[in-house]
Order: sequence, then structure tokens, then C-alpha cells
Amino acid sequence: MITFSEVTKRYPDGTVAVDELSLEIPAGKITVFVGPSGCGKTTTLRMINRMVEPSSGTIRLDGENISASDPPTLRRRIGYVIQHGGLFPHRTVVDNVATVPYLLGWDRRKARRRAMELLDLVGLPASFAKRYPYQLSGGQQQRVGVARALAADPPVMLMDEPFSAVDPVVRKSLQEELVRLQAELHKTIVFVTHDIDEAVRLGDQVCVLKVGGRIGQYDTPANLLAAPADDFVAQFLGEDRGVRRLAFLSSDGLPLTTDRLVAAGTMPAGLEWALVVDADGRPAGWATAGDPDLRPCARTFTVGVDSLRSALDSAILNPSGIAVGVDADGRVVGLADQAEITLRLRMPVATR
Ligand SMILES: Nc1ncnc2c1ncn2[C@@H]1O[C@H](COP(=O)(O)OP(=O)(O)OP(=O)(O)O)[C@@H](O)[C@H]1O
Repeated sequence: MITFSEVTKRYPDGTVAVDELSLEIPAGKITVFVGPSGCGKTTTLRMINRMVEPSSGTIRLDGENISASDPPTLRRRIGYVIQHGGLFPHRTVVDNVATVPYLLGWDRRKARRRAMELLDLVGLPASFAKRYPYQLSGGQQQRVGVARALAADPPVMLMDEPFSAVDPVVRKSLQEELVRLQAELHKTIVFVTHDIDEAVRLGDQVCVLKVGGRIGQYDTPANLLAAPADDFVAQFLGEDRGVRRLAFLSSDGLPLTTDRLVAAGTMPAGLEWALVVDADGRPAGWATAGDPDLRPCARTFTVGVDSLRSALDSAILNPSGIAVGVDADGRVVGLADQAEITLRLRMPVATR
């Protein structure tokens, strides 16, 4: 756990970048600092590995005041990832990843073996090991940056806008990769971004900072979206926060109906749409009154596994405007209309 107690950073020119910040960053979770440009995110992050010294206040890592430990020793416990990966251009990928093990005096073969394991862990083929950073795409460089930060297996990882220099598709895959890695590694990750979508996607907890280095709100993504503390936080979250909140709500417990589920060749009178289910229980397509052809069932959601956002997506993408809930084997469980899904937003907050 990392604890900030009344930490202030005033730069020599008088700028207060962080103002009396007190918060706890839990071990083994992803905590995201998010906020507008200049709100003190990077300063906060860099105070954790003593690249920036606080003007006042105390930062503790697992109860130990970090000002008492010498910076190189401290940094061995803290991996650091920055935009563009921050790779050494004149070193090969494998040597970049092995940087810290070399510094720690590991045997070269052991350090390289570890580097190769890490390249695999971050999803890069072994054939990339001998390349130089300029021979990689932005997203691949970023993966190498993550592998390098993980090399000495530090319990803490600081990540400063690590994915902001890549296009949205690569960015999404890097985010998914980080979530996958974290499920395996359980690091204490402190992540800085100015992108609120990235923050709510990655964070177990999100700290919204205001310019001047004060906390707007420190909460789970679900709570932030459901109940922003003030207008600043609400505006920062954006106007579509209601819809985004659906991603944090489970489809478990969504009332499902079965009266529109029919066998091929039957169309109940009085219904505009019905879902034809095959002999195996899977959706065969939508039947609509007066049309002999079935329309494809464009999207289903897995009940209790997928979020209400997936359920809403299913409703929107199906020609009937009705969501199709299936079980883990893809067999139809029941249907839900859009109104029923969005009604769940008014129910008490559920967290991940
Ligand atoms: N070395 C410095 N000397 C003086 N002022 C600084 C210094 N570094 C940062 N600042 C100022 O401190 C404030 C916070 O900067 P910081 O880089 O921590 O913000 P940030 O939220 O990470 O911003 P961005 O999203 O633009 O990177 C800003 O007003 C910035 O200009």
C-alpha cells in the first residue's frame, strides 16, 4: 500500500502542483490518476519513486517513509513506464528489457532469459528480441516498455500516460493486455492518464484531480459514474456517463421474458417480432409479421457474465430492438427490451 499524507509539491517558481494530498493506494490494484492538463498527475506519480521530492507531507510504501530510503534502492521495487516506452534507441529489444537486471548485476544469460520470458508475457514474438526500437511500431515499443518495467519483478508499477501515443485500436488492445497481465501479476499499479475512458476501463479505483492538485473524487469507476461528487467531476466524466455506467452493472438479475421465443414456422398473433430458436436452443433469427424470411440475430449477451452495456448493445443491434440473453453455451435463456435494461440504471450502485 502507498499512503500519501498531506503531501504538497510547490515548484521553485511558486506553482503548487499538488496541494495537501492525502490518500491510500491499495496494494495489488490499479489506481488511476486522471484530470485535465497541469492538475499534478505526473508530479504525484514521480513523488512515489522520488524523481520529484515533496515540499511537505509524507509518502509511505508499505508503512515505510520513502524519504528514508535511498532512491536507487527504492526504484528497484518500483517499475516505471512512460509514453513511447522510453526505450534506449541504440540497444536491442532484449537488452532494453534486461536493463534493470544488468544494473542489478545479474548474470547476462539469466538476465536475457528473463527478458525473453517477459517479451512472451507481453505478447511479443521472440524474433523481435534482436530488433532495435525504431524497427517496432508504437504499440510494440510500448509493450517492450512494460516488459522492461516488469524485469526485476517490482511489486509497484508507475505508468505515466503509457498508451497515449498510439492509435485507438492499438490502445484498446494494450489496455486489455494490461488488465490480463494484472489478473496474473497482482502488482500495485499507479496509472496516470488524461483520458477518463481509459481511467474507468482500467482502474479499480480512480482519483480525479483538479488543477491545483486537489482531489475532485477518489472512488471506484462505478461510483464515479453513478454519483459524481460535484459539477467538475460530472463534466469531466462527460455527458454519456449514464450509458458508460451500464458497463459496470451486471446483467445478472435482468428480468427476461420467454413469450416471444418460438419454433421455426410459428408466429404468434399480435406480435411484431419473435425469436426463432432452433432444436438445440440457439437463436435461428428474428421472425416478423408478414415476412417469411428470418432476420439475423445480430448480437446476444451472456446472462450474468456480460454487463448491461452488452445487453443494451444486443438490443440496439437486433432488428427487433430486443436483447437476446444466452447461457455460456449460447442457448437462449430469454429476452429483454431496452427499457427494462436502462431501468436498471436507477437501481442502487453495484461495483465490480
Ligand atoms: N519542474 C517544474 N517547475 C515548475 N513547474 C512545474 C514543473 N513541473 C511541473 N510543473 C507545473 O506543475 C503543474 C502540474 O504539472 P504536472 O506535470 O504534474 O501535471 P499533469 O497533470 O501531469 O499534466 P499533463 O497532463 O499536461 O502532463 C503544472 O502547472 C506544471 O506547469
